[in-house]
Amino acid sequence: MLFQETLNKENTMAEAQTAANSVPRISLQGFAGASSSDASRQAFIDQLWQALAEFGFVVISDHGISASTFTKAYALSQQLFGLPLAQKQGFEQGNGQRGYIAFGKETAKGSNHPDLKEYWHIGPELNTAGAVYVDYPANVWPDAQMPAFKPFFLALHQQLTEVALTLLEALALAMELPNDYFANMIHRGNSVQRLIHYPPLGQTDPGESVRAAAHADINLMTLLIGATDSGLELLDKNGRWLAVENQANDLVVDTGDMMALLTNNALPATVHRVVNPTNTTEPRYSIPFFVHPRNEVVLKPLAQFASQGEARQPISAGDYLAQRLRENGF
Ligand SMILES: O=C(O)CCC(=O)C(=O)O
Ligand SMILES: [Fe+2]
Repeated sequence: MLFQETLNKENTMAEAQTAANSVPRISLQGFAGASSSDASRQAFIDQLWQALAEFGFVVISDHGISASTFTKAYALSQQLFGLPLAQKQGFEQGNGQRGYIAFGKETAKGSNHPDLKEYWHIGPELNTAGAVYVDYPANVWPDAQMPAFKPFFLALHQQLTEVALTLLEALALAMELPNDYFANMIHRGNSVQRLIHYPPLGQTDPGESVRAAAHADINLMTLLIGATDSGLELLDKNGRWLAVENQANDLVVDTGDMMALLTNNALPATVHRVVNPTNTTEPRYSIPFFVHPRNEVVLKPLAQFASQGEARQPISAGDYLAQRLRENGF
């Protein structure tokens, strides 16, 4: 289906979905499964497009990453944040891009109150022999304390990239672009896994701070490994906060600001947040994977979306990331 037709159809679909008031959950098997057909692939493309256009979010099931992989990711994340603070501080890089980022450091763009989280970023490990070499900040690894950490998360980086490539292929087809349009953008890209620990709220008054203040993601697309607890909410098109629900082992996917720029907001970067729970003794862990293009890729609105509203100025992915990191306090 042409994306314009999809847009028209989507208006009616969107009303139905808004009334149902939940983010659609769709199986990746329809697109990439062994028994997927042309019809099931097209149905997946349409549902993916409609969910992202309406909510900026979609829940993906049957993506092929095993439940035991997710369990292990959270076990390692818990072990990492359980290290003594002095050891974690030894992994601080100060650039907001790699290694440990301490509690109280990140303040969402437009907020004056730091998020109630500590986190850790893992970027790609690229060998210098590739045709396209990009020099990203180096990863740091807790090898001495946790020898299993590096091999596990490098493998997960690859698995998440594979799922992202499949979803981006479906989106390219929805936009009538070549299948590999976004794949070319993210080849040797700066995609980042973020392990997040939101500690128990405890007895201290958080003031105006929340676990994650309202923000839109910077990147093309985010794949979030279903968190250990609820709290994630998106701001819908009616200006209402809507809880994002997922089942165990789903991926919660959202489009970021770079995709909004490319599509002139046809796929929006939806504002979302993580609210504080009433329970003050439970931590929350989550693991988003932020899919980024290579730094030198110039992001400019695609021709087919030119007529929709005011187009943004072209900017390279690297410059855009640097600008947004500065706005977040780095
Ligand atoms: O923890 C979550 O569920 C969401 C985190 C998030 O939105 C982010 O880190 O950008
Ligand atoms: Fe986010």
